[in-house]
Amino acid sequence: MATHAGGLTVTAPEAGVAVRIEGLVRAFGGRKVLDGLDLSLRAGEFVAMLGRSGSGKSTVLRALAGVDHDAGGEGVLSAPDHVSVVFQDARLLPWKRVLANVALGLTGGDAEERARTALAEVGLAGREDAWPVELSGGEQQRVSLARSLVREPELLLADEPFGALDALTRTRMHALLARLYERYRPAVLLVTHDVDEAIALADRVVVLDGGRIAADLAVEVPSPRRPAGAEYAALRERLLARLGVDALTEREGDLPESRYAPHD
Ligand SMILES: Nc1ncnc2c1ncn2[C@@H]1O[C@H](COP(=O)(O)OP(=O)(O)OP(=O)(O)O)[C@@H](O)[C@H]1O
Repeated sequence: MATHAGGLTVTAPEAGVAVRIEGLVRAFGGRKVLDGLDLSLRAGEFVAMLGRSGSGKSTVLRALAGVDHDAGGEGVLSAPDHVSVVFQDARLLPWKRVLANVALGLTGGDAEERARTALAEVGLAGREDAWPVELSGGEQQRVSLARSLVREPELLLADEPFGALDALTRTRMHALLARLYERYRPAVLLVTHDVDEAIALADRVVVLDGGRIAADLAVEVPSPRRPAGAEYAALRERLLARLGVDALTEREGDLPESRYAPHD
């Protein structure tokens, strides 16, 4: 039976599918930002989405989160209570302690215990009674991850979750997210500006351009995915080229003519 998630018409996914959206459209004041975008994620698949600033990445996430009532399109999508979202800022409730933030909305007699376990998994055992303001930015983002994953979502939507963190903390958070992903196995759609973050974490990287998915590349770089080796460099260069960035100088130039090719 078709229902609505924001402006999307969706049905529950069949086994093995987390998302399959077809013809996603969104315009602001008559200007098309998403123009018939198709995107699928298998259950448990980790997909990173790259795209220039303003290409519509957050708009895709808002549509999939079911909070954009003016988006159009149809497909299959997990029910909203099986979808978690993490943002660049942790968005914790400042008037609730850390444990209460993670346990918020959890039901069942074991809710507090599950929240404690999730906090321990993100390395914050012992900080349950702290107030959010007492935590660093990276620690707050770890609480945010714990809060999202303790619900065991089928789909995790992450909008540049590490964008505001320093490089060292970001690298640590990559390792943490990879560990949590192994443990909880949601499908993940990670929006990022960082090509190395995308390659480090994802099974597949898609590039958003011209309102559609302009490239869709499997990450076949052997683990651990250190930024070295010929396969890594080749994939990185292809993605940067798709983004219109010169691989040597990493400066933005004109987009290649192939930008409108539907698939790589
Ligand atoms: N509520 C809104 N009203 C008007 N325009 C909007 C609104 N939300 C997004 N836009 C426009 O849609 C386009 C895509 O925005 P979006 O935030 O999805 O891009 P993005 O790829 O996530 O960008 P960034 O990488 O800079 O975060 C932008 O041109 C933006 O100005």
